[in-house]
Amino acid sequence: MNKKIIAHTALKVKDLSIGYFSKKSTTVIADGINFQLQQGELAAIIGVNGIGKSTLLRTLGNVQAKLSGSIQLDGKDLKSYTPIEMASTISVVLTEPLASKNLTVIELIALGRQPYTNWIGRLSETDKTKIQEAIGMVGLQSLKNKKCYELSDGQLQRVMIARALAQDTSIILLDEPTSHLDLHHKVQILKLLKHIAHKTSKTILVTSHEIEMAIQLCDKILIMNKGSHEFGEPCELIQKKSFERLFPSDTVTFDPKTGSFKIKK
Ligand SMILES: Nc1ncnc2c1ncn2[C@@H]1O[C@H](COP(=O)(O)OP(=O)(O)OP(=O)(O)O)[C@@H](O)[C@H]1O
Repeated sequence: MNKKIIAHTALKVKDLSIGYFSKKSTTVIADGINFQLQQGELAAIIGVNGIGKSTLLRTLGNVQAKLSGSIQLDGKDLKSYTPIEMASTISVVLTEPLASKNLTVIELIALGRQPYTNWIGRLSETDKTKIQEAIGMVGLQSLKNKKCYELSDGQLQRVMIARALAQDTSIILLDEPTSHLDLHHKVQILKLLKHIAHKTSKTILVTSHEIEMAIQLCDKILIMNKGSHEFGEPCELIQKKSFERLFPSDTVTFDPKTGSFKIKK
């Protein structure tokens, strides 16, 4: 008998407003954000520079506080998660430079097990297995004993993904995981993330400027615009002409047939 696996909603965002508090004022960067992701989906947040993609990702990962609205992870309000529950449900890979490049690849990936290790940080057999699985998934076997400062940017991106995989959370958030990479490695990383999401039923959300790649590889896209945001499958968004509205039409135009941007000469 064919058993149908029904995916549940992993991340639900309702009427979310994001921004920054200071002593004197509150700055709203974006509001009216609504979307939901199912278990096992790869999704991208896209939008012009400064629109609030990283701010949204950090807010979803509880790295910074939301202004208002609700965020639910696996059907439970983010507010009700303890720090340990949070660390075993969601992993966040930000763009900040690594403070610990002196660690070896395997040591850095092992840091992903911190939410599970005891107070002296001793690794159990399960921890070691998860670390080896993560290394295998991103193909880092031959580099695992190298120091992180010896790696290229692309290799380092894979190490950061492996650390998030070792953390073994159901949701992974990555801020610009393909920045600084050449075309081949951008595609390789995004395909790897898609493979991991579909194979392991993890929900992976990235911010990206690689719109054409996101159209081809992501299951869902959130387009952040001034005033309103659009969310859906890439083909739905193409049909709604959502990508046409992203940039001023005197610079680039979007070709819905090829799913690519053309420079206006
Ligand atoms: N710590 C901060 N305090 C106040 N404002 C901030 C802070 N960090 C970012 N901002 C502002 O928030 C807005 C959104 O920034 P954010 O980095 O989220 O945009 P982004 O869409 O990720 O941009 P990019 O594509 O350039 O990476 C910008 O106007 C930025 O100046």
